[in-house]
Amino acid sequence: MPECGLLVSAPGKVILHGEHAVVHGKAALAVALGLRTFLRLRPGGGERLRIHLPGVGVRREWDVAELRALRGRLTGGANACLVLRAVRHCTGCPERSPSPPVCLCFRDVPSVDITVWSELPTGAGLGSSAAYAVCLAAALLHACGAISCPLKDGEATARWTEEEMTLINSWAFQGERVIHGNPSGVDNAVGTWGGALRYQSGKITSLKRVPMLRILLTNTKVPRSTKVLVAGVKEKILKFPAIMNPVLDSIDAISQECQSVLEAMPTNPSPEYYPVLEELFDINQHHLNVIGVGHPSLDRLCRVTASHGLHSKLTGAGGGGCGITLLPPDATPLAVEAAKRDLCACGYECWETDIGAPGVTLHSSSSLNAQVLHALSES
Ligand SMILES: Nc1ncnc2c1ncn2[C@@H]1O[C@H](COP(=O)(O)OP(=O)(O)O)[C@@H](O)[C@H]1O
Ligand SMILES: C[C@@](O)(CCOP(=O)(O)O)CC(=O)O
Ligand SMILES: [Mg+2]
Repeated sequence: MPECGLLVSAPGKVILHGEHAVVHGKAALAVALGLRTFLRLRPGGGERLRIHLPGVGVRREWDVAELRALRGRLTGGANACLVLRAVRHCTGCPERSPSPPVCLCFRDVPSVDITVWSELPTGAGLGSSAAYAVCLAAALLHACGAISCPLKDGEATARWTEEEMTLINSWAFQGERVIHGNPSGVDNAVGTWGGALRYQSGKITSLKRVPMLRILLTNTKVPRSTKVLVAGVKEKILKFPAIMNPVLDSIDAISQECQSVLEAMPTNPSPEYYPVLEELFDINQHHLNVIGVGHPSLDRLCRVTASHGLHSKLTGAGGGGCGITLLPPDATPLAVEAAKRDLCACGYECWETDIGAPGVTLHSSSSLNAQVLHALSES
């Protein structure tokens, strides 16, 4: 491990179509965001495992010998997620608090200090839970010697092999299970592989070609929990299967149609491709309201952007959190600025960001900017 420690990052994500439906075996289209979570892992002192989350003001630590003993008692026959839940319980990690020491399920319990800091808003639909789980899985797998250190002297960044990323992704999924209850796995897949992908029942396919899409992200700042929203949708499906299942099928068809349009678009698409994409946004937003994951703040977001000729939908679990607005090439800068101004006047925060960012990455300290290094060096 380099002297500065191990530095890992993973991106957040935007789901273009398929949120919630993907939990029930339908397809989702998701892209990695240019906003990331960063983790620093350093050898610990005094046989303690410490975790520090400066962004959320949380600091916890465990005695490594106690964790090793706990591991011995727990691992016999239990599946990884049960072990994680038991560890959360035994170590006094309340529900929805940051992750328990996932490394208990690996080969050994390392004595390490971990700091995590994120550019992503938490609980806003941008996959902060998955980016956190991916970083933690990569760092702890590395600390336990289960994956290599691909960063060579003098290199700024490096990625792991396909096989190692598959392992990281599978542990990140277990982390998501602890936070979400019943995740589909799409968020941790994007956090691990990055880029733009289609995800269905664990099958990950990179999109053949992704045009330069301009997307405006708006955070309504209305807090919500993915776990609660996912459980609510399941309840609705159980209550009204004949009504809800066709809606999920329709969302699936929207993802399919959107994928076909995206793959047919040139890299710098002309405006004529956009009306279909916009209509798909509108239809899906109605469907998401039907399955119970809308929110008045999101309705308002859609109305405000529509008044400037722009089309929006919620992204992620909904119930508040973020919406996305498609910015076609012929949208005038004046219209976009006016939409942003009106969204800010609602108390929302909006910004444009890059999509298709790289997945889980190992960094040299010189490749990180001063703000990230400063946040990670707070102790
Ligand atoms: N940087 C972080 N540090 C610690 N915990 C985090 C971090 N980011 C996310 N989490 C966990 O993820 C939860 C939010 O996840 P979720 O409700 O799925 O929303 P989203 O994934 O859209 O941000 C938080 O309550 C927290 O438990
Ligand atoms: C609603 C869902 O499709 C996406 C949730 O994303 P987020 O946690 O709101 O960023 C759930 C899932 O796929 O596991
Ligand atoms: Mg999440």
